[in-house]
Amino acid sequence: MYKVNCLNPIANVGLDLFDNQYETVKELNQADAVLVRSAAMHDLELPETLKAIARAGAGVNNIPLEECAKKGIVVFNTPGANANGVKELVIAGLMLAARDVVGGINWVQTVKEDENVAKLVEKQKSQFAGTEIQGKKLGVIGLGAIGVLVANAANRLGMQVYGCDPYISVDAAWNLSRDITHVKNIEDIYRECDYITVHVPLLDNTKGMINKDTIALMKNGVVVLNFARDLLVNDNDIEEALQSGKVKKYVTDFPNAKTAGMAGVIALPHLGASTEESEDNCAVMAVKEIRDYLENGNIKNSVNYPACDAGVCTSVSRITVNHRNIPNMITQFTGVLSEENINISNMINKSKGEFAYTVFDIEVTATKEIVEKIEAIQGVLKVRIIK
Ligand SMILES: NC(=O)C1=CN([C@@H]2O[C@H](COP(=O)(O)OP(=O)(O)OC[C@H]3O[C@@H](n4cnc5c(N)ncnc54)[C@H](O)[C@@H]3O)[C@@H](O)[C@H]2O)C=CC1
Ligand SMILES: O=C(O)C(=O)COP(=O)(O)O
Repeated sequence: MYKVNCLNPIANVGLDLFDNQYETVKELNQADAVLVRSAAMHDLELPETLKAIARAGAGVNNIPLEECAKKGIVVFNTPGANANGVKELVIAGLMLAARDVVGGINWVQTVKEDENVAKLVEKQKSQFAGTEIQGKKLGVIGLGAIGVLVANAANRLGMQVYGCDPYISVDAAWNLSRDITHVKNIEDIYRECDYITVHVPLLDNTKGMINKDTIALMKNGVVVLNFARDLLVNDNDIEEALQSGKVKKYVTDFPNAKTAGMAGVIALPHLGASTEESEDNCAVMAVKEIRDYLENGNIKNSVNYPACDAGVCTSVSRITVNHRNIPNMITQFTGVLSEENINISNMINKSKGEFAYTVFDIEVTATKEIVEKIEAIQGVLKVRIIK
């Protein structure tokens, strides 16, 4: 029986995919797998039993990826599964910044008891007026699952869209409308655009990318949208830019103690992926990833281990090894098996950075003794008998 611990509520349509080999448990202790959304995992004690963590979503900055890899814990995410939900909210964000929609809605509530409300509306509405997004320039930084959808949707709404992503994937490039201007130098986005939206992961080299130096390059009255992570934007620098009018509005899905009440900020409560559809898509993908890993040893959409598809085991046994990507590992593993005169019917070895993963299908029943011998090899992080 596999034990699964959910650190956040996960949509039932996903959880229902677990069959009777699985039970959901309240405690992390003893869990084989964890399902998580945005819960912070950096300070959690991860049990020895834990084999997999699936983030039902895209961003994995709440998970200690390196520490997990060192413990042989494979971390998955669900690429693209919530991208449409975010895209729709970014489009709403553009509209919220173009006219003072929020100010207008709040003002109507202040005069709602007045019997002349209809007349007051016509008299006062000009203070909430603004501009249209059609014809304006939108810069999209990060053309992944979300950035591509935002770029294409904004283009269809009549915006002139500029996109920048030095590491764009082939799939994303195929999906991007040919009307999007491909920008190689990110500074051109800062210089040219009326609206700038950021869709990159939070990494050491993206942290604080919107700061006083990059803001200085921007047009006066630019609108900055951040539906990715709060730390991508330097809060003090954006505050100064809002005060001076350099930045007209800062639309963020990640308010924090500094920005939540800041003048000029339109703050949403991290709603990008909070749609039924996105929650369902993420949950289904996450549960399938966990099942394929626990039951077959296959890895799809991991952020800290290589992809590996060995299919369903048709041999007598399958052993999987999570290990360091260092010389001489395969020789030592096969040495253990050849000592026992065991034939390997299939073998896959894959690596990603410092970590690697090897699958052996063998023609006899795998034993605890074989596992212990492989575990004793320096650089081995986890060994499992899948079948
Ligand atoms: N508001 C919300 O609820 C949600 C927020 N997010 C955030 O949005 C981020 C992006 O999500 P997806 O598009 O699904 O991820 P993705 O992985 O499909 O796309 C990220 C893209 O950023 C690019 N990139 C990385 N560094 C870059 C740089 N320095 N300059 C330009 N491009 C760079 C990558 O090449 C990749 O194409 C996530 O990492 C997460 O932080 C994701 C989903 C929901
Ligand atoms: O997928 C992401 O990166 C998100 O930010 C969505 O977070 P959530 O699942 O809504 O807590």
